[in-house]
Amino acid sequence: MCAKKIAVLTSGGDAPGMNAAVRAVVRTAISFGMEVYGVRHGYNGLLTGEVQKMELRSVSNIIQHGGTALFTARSPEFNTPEGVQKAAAKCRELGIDGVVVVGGDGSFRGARDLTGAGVPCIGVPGTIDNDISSSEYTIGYDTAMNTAMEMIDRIRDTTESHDRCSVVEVMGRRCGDIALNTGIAVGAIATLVPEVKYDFEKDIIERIRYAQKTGKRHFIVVVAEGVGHSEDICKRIQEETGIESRATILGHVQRGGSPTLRDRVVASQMGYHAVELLRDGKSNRVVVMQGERIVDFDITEALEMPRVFDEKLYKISQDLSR
Ligand SMILES: Nc1ncnc2c1ncn2[C@@H]1O[C@H](COP(=O)(O)OP(=O)(O)OP(=O)(O)O)[C@@H](O)[C@H]1O
Ligand SMILES: O=P(O)(O)OC[C@H]1O[C@](O)(CO)[C@@H](O)[C@@H]1O
Ligand SMILES: [Mg+2]
Repeated sequence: MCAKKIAVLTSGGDAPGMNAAVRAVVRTAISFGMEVYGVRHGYNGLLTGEVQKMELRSVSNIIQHGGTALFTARSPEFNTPEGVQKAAAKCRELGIDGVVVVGGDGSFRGARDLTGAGVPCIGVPGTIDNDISSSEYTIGYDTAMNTAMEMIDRIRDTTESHDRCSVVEVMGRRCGDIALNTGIAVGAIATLVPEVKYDFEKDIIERIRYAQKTGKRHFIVVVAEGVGHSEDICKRIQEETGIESRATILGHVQRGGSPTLRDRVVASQMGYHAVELLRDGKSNRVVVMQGERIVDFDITEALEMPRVFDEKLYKISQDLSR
């Protein structure tokens, strides 16, 4: 059945570009003659009925803003069979026959369960981590990496002035993509990612010592959140090399800020595609990027796809940071 009255929500950690996705969903739905509703606070809003009708002007002036105008949440209540049934009942009560969920892998599991409870859902990947295995790109990733790069460039100014070593932790719980790319972009001497086991002596100390011999006097080590222990790594570097060292955890600064052009455009394409799917009577699909094209997969199959770590890019980062 083709959806006539749809809803859109953002869920999980916010990501720059989510607003562009919401705007695209709202305006595409209106141009297809559908009614469209905005759900606040992620799945929580479906449980409580925090839902409002969206018009063309409801999404004016948001495309350039970070965060999500619909607010977001992690909802423990929805993450239960009873919660999913309650949300499905609320959708039926409101006459909502399709939901676009902008979020990460957890949010897609929720979308799969809600589809199973009778409400057709489409997932759109919105997370800075780029940890959705079925998609080469997730909304917010480009902005987050650029923010991390700019912050580390600043850290480098002071690191260089003092001939120090800076250990910088960037976000990414199970995925080292932000670390790997920013590590290359800032010329880190070492980059630690959760996908590759590291040896402290070989992968950090020996690299620093070799570079010291060739005249390098300041060092940046990038550590992914999923590897952690940045304070300990920093202390050990100082103890073993005698180089004064400082640790910085960039944290949530990486989740904020105005989205880059790439995030705004990809979010607009993905939001548009999601509504096309609902218009065509499709459900339980996730919108993804493959080879720079926007396509879609079955959510259940997409969630089972293995993540592919870019070994070649990792090798490049190793060979260039000397
Ligand atoms: N297995 C599941 N079944 C039903 N709902 C789920 C499931 N996993 C997660 N959810 C719902 O999705 C919400 C968001 O999930 P989660 O906190 O994992 O974030 P995410 O969407 O993966 O985003 P990110 O990791 O980028 O912050 C959860 O709070 C929960 O309500
Ligand atoms: O907002 P919270 O709950 O602190 O979550 C932080 C996590 O969310 C992410 O930013 C992904 O959205 C991860 O990189 C990070 O580990
Ligand atoms: Mg997640």
